[in-house]
Amino acid sequence: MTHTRPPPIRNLMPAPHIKICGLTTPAAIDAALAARADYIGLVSFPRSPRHLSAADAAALAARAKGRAKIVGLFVDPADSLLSELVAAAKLDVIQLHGEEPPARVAAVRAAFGLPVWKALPVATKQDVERAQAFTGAADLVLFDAKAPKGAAMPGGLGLVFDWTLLAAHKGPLPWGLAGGLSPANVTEAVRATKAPLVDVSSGVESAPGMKDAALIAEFCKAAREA
Ligand SMILES: O=C(O)c1ccccc1N[C@@H]1O[C@H](COP(=O)(O)O)[C@@H](O)[C@H]1O
Repeated sequence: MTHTRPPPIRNLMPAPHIKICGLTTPAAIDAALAARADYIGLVSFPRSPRHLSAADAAALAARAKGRAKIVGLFVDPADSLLSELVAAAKLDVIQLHGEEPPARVAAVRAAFGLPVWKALPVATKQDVERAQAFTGAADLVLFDAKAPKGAAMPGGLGLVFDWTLLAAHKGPLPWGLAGGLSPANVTEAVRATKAPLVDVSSGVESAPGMKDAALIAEFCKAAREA
């Protein structure tokens, strides 16, 4: 009698959701869609090389609408800027990447009726534990490397933090991993942290603000196969 072996159990974890952030051209949008990114990020922060006007954000968002969720990235924005971008780009998600405290995050969520992701800068275990404070305020926390003092931007710098800080993370909020991810390290990052969502910007660029279609495809493939 012959026995058929069951297929080997390879990976019981679902593949992480993928956000490609800081897209600035139609070609970059097409590359992210072709790679089946779940979220595309549009940056509204004038100091960033990925900054978009409301009109440019609207045009790029229209290209992706219905095929990926549109995340607007802001740093300590005024309500007027949020209103302008939410309306122009028909955002699905608001990402706050500045120093917004829980009360401000909750207020943005209530005012705009959209899911709000709060980025948290991480260098220590205490930074990870700060996520608790956003329970009931944010829909998701995004752990990103802490920018050095005096940096021009709080993110988008290609900096990695110590992923072992997240190894035992069991916060009440959904969460994601950002900070210096790339096609070369995303497999290890997902295995080390079991991140349900990965977010990349500079790691899929050929120069600041210039997305590379091949790197986007490689990143998405590596994240899914992790
Ligand atoms: O991408 C930017 O220009 C940016 C500007 C201001 C705040 C955050 C920004 N990007 C976000 O930072 C993280 C990590 O980026 P990277 O992959 O290390 O380049 C990610 O969430 C970006 O969306």
